[in-house]
Amino acid sequence: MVKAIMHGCNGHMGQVITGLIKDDPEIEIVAGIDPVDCRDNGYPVFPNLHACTVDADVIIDFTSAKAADGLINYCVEKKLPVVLCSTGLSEEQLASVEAASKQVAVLKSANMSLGINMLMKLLQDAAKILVPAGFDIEIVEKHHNRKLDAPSGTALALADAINDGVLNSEYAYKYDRSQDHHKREKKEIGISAVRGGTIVGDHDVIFAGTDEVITFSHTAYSRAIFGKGAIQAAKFLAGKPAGYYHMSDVIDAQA
Ligand SMILES: NC(=O)C1=CN([C@@H]2O[C@H](COP(=O)(O)OP(=O)(O)OC[C@H]3O[C@@H](n4cnc5c(N)ncnc54)[C@H](OP(=O)(O)O)[C@@H]3O)[C@@H](O)[C@H]2O)C=CC1
Ligand SMILES: O=C(O)C1=N[C@H](C(=O)O)C[C@H](O)C1
Repeated sequence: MVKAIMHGCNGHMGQVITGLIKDDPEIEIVAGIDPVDCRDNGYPVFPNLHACTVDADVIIDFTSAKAADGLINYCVEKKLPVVLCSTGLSEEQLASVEAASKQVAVLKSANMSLGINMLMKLLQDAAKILVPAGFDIEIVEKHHNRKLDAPSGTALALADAINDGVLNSEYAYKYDRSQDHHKREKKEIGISAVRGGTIVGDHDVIFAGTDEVITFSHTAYSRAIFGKGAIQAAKFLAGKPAGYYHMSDVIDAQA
């Protein structure tokens, strides 16, 4: 039985994972971490990681970028594998995650769903043919009005999958055209964010060519898709040696 600490246990994702793990015989949450202990989760809740007195095999994190520094330091100190799902991390924080992975197992993914991770591969195949044929790439993401970061981690990861995977990282990301007085640059990927209501997470990747457009769309209808992926990742990561792991490693291990 894998023992997990749920970092951000009383948030939207923390509660989804708490519900999913209740019915899973292979993994249990032995402790939750959240500033406010306001729910009856069936496990002890501590206000921060250093207050936690329970041993575990892995941490699942869904908090925010603000919590990332403390989390990374704790995981390195305790040699505790971490599934890092929070988004909006700075370049400096991303470098710390990379450095931490030399000492402890880290799996960071902006999107734990099977669909988005599959889409990354499809986009690379599409870009190989469509970009040389002159197609422009634009990404539009939509999320709920509570979201702190923009653009979404997923939109950036989709852009990276294309740019770093196929375009030799030569394309710049364009987040705002409101001050432009010139036409679109060829070597750019536009990334636009929409925020409203309770939208769980929509991502459209648009390949726009002359007289034709191909749009790849992913719609999350429930947070369970992220929760299931995070639980699979936690089971995969528990007991693993130091290293930087990806959702594709989890998916490949199950194929
Ligand atoms: N990788 C993926 O597949 C997905 C990633 N996400 C990302 O996960 C993160 C959380 O999303 P969501 O659950 O919707 O957000 P919520 O705001 O609903 O939940 C976050 C929870 O973390 C708590 N928290 C904040 N700081 C700390 C801390 N230092 N230690 C412990 N707990 C803390 C918050 O408490 P309080 O409210 O009191 O501040 C809150 O209960 C976001 O960054 C989001 O983008 C979301 C879905 C999927
Ligand atoms: O904040 C969210 O809700 C989500 N965040 C992730 C992101 O920033 O990409 C993943 C998912 O789209 C939901």
